[in-house]
Amino acid sequence: MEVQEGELVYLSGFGSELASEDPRCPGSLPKNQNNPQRCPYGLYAEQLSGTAFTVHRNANKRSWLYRIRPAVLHEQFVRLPETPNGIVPDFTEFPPEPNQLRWLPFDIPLKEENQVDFVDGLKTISGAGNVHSRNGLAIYVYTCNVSMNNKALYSADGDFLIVPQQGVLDVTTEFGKMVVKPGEICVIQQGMRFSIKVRGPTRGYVLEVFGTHFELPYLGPIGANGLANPRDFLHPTSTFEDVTGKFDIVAKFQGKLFQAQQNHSPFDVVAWHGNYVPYKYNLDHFMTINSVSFDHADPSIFTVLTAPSVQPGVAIADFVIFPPRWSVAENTFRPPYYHRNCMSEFMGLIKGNYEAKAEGFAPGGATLHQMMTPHGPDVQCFEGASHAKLDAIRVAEGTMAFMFETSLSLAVLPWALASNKKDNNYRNCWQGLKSHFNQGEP
Ligand SMILES: O=C(O)Cc1cc(O)ccc1O
Ligand SMILES: [Fe+2]
Repeated sequence: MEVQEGELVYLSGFGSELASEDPRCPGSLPKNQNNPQRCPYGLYAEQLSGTAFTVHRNANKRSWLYRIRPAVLHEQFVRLPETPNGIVPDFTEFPPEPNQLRWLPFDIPLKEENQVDFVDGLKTISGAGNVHSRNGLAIYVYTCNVSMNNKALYSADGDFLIVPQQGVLDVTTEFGKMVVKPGEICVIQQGMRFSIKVRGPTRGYVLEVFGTHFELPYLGPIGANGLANPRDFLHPTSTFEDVTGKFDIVAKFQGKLFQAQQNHSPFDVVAWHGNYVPYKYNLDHFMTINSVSFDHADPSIFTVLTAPSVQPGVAIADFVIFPPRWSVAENTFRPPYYHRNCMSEFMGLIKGNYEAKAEGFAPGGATLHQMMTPHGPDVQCFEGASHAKLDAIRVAEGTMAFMFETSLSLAVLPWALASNKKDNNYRNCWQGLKSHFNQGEP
């Protein structure tokens, strides 16, 4: 179904077969076949595949693009100079860091001093696996202050899940345009060209997954509805530009950036159809499920999207949110329990504060709790929640924390460990936890 938001029209659904024609060219999508001898309006047909041709029909992803010029019409790719904290192909060589880590909000450069667009503002903070073997993930923070000008990015390595924290993103893709505000996320899959315009100082997070795609989690006994509902995912609709002039295509390929020039806009797709299409999702539409009797449920109940590994139930990465909700559990320590997990947990904060650590974890900052590294509520949270009156209360009101949770063991980049944004006092938030043991009082 079509959904209008401001100037833009989106198509709703998840994993659906969709089709879109720019209204200026009715009939531009070939009827009943993909490769007519000559496409309507003299367009070129181009397939973009997101899975091996031969995967199971349920998993098969591809789209057909009908465009003014095929994507192949570009100059040679030339390697771009490496930025110190930029893009990493392989995470196996970094020194391991098992400590609990927290970062203060990353600074957005001042436009007057340093003009930085989305591509130049991407900094890898953590990751695992490697792009060559198509198994792993990278976690970035981005800070930028200017739009990508006649420049498009694509990743040959993986799918980008972008989480804006500050600043609206005007995203142009080959499939059309999306406006993505803080509180919304978007996914731009492997190979898709996109360009981001910003409206001011801009910051956020990116999760890139290699060799897998994001899916809605199984709902099991929850049933057919709930958590992120398919109808709330919005896909762009065709809007082509027939523009000539210098345009840079930046490719993230094998963990390095390359640039190829061309003499026209890559956003020249007049019509498309398929099920391999970028999308956005408003986190406010998440239907939250939780305990209405007792005990703290595992955070998997808050999974928005999961990028599965080949092992059933085990994710390369889950995208999990902690939305505003009612807290009603009786006789329960309601905040997160203390825990050591066989997964790694990277957390970010879009707005407000996070229940388990009301102090010190600020919007635009981050925490990382490595595989089996103990963590949980800080002293204040533990003492407060151990004695709180257990009324039905709203929690996380006006806040939105999220977690990238992965079954892989994360490397942390040296710049992030050396950064003056690293909170070297983080561990102190637990040091005041006292023994309350009283053997005489069961
Ligand atoms: O560490 C965290 O704050 C994330 C988290 C939240 C929760 O409710 C249970 C487990 C968990 O790892
Ligand atoms: Fe945790």
